Amino acid sequence: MEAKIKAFMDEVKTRNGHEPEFIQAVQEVAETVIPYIVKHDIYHGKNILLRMVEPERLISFRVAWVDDDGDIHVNRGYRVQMNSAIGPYKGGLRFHPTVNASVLKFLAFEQVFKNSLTTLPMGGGKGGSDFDPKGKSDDEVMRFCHAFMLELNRHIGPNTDVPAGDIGVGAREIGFLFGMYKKIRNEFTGVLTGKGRSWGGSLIRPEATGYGTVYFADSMLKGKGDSFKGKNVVISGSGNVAQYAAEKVLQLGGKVLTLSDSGGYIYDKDGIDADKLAFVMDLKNNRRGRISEYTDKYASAEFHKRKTPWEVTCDVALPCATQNELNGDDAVVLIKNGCVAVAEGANMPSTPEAIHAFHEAKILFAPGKASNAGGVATSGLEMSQNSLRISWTREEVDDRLKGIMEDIHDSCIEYGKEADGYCNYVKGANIAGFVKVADAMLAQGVI
Ligand SMILES: NC(=O)C1=CN([C@@H]2O[C@H](COP(=O)(O)OP(=O)(O)OC[C@H]3O[C@@H](n4cnc5c(N)ncnc54)[C@H](OP(=O)(O)O)[C@@H]3O)[C@@H](O)[C@H]2O)C=CC1
Ligand SMILES: N=C(CCC(=O)O)C(=O)O
Repeated sequence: MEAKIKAFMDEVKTRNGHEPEFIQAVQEVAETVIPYIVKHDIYHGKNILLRMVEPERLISFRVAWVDDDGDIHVNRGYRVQMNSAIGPYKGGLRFHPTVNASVLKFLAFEQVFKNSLTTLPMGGGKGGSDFDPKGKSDDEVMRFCHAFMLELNRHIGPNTDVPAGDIGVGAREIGFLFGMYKKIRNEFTGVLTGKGRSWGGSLIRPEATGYGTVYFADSMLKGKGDSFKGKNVVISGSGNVAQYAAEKVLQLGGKVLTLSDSGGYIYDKDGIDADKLAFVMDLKNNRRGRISEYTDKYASAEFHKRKTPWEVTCDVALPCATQNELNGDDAVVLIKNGCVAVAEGANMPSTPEAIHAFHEAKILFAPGKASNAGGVATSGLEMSQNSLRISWTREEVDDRLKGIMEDIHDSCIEYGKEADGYCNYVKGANIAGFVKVADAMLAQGVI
């Protein structure tokens, strides 16, 4: 079996070897899905996984825009349309200086399996730009978003490709992007998700990724007769996913000890309670400040500059910032300090070495394609509401979200449970996500 996996990866590296993040995402899937393919005749001779690894389309375009001083800037925009076998391409837009084809191909590949797990009819895609919204005025962000959509609009539509938010793309950016799309196409449709409440957005979509990550972690803990009640929880990030993961942890009786950003992390030994979390939300979402400012307000808290929070003793860790933020050494420290569960809110935040350590220690580990699927699932629910031209209540959406996360957990158990009773959620998520897409691709022929 090792030889089959190596031969496959050698072929993938020949074509994509200069794209490390993409290779990392494919390697994890190959190690779990190829053994499944070998055992199932219907996939033999179809080259199905190699076809899945190759994007159906990768679009790159120039984005020129003018700043508040009248200076002209150029950025690169992308949309990776990875797989449409089970539905229109669906996935976020990331605005961050580290964005390149490798990062977006890894995100789009992850999205294919994640969207399949939600059981909703959504294919996989991802896009974005190396534009950095940090430190830009609202007007500059608006001009960039308008310039970006002037090009992207050719390639998207409510039944073709439906973008949403990700790092650097929040409510503000979605608003500017949607406004330009509507002006160009003279259509009011569900072409983007994460829209504002008054113009087609779904309740719970802002909370969905963070809530869903905690719902998934709660399902894992419940499987062990445990819960979040009284648990010490370490969270990274302080953006959309991290904020609402923290909110749901508090609602379930947990204690949030940390939040972070790219400058470092804050540690509050007394716990980040609802009032302190409200301060963080205002600091990040309205004042666009830095997490270090938390200690200006709460003097008993500590700020650890340019460090990540994994050194803090906890029961549960929720990485909600970015890829490869939690490495093998971090995993060893978490395990040594008694961590019993890790659920990824971010996309691919754990390195392969960290995942190996978690599996060796047989702790509960949820890969992002399973545990952070709440965001895209609720985007799918937004698409459903837009198609029906109705809006569901918070409770209706939250109940559907909770049910979807429980179903994803059950699928992971079905395909990931091992002889000793331990569940390898990585294996479970990859195989469960693969089957639906692969069967659709077989039915649709060699295209
Ligand atoms: N939004 C969504 O619907 C979903 C998002 N995700 C994933 O969740 C993660 C967070 O996304 P989201 O909360 O939406 O994004 P936001 O832009 O709202 O927040 C991102 C957070 O991560 C931090 N961060 C970003 N890059 C780095 C880095 N290189 N090193 C350290 N910290 C970093 C940011 O800090 P700073 O401000 O300093 O940059 C910020 O605190 C991403 O991996 C995203 O792909 C997954 C599913 C759905
Ligand atoms: N950024 C997202 C959300 C995508 C979406 O809501 O279409 C993700 O699932 O990584």
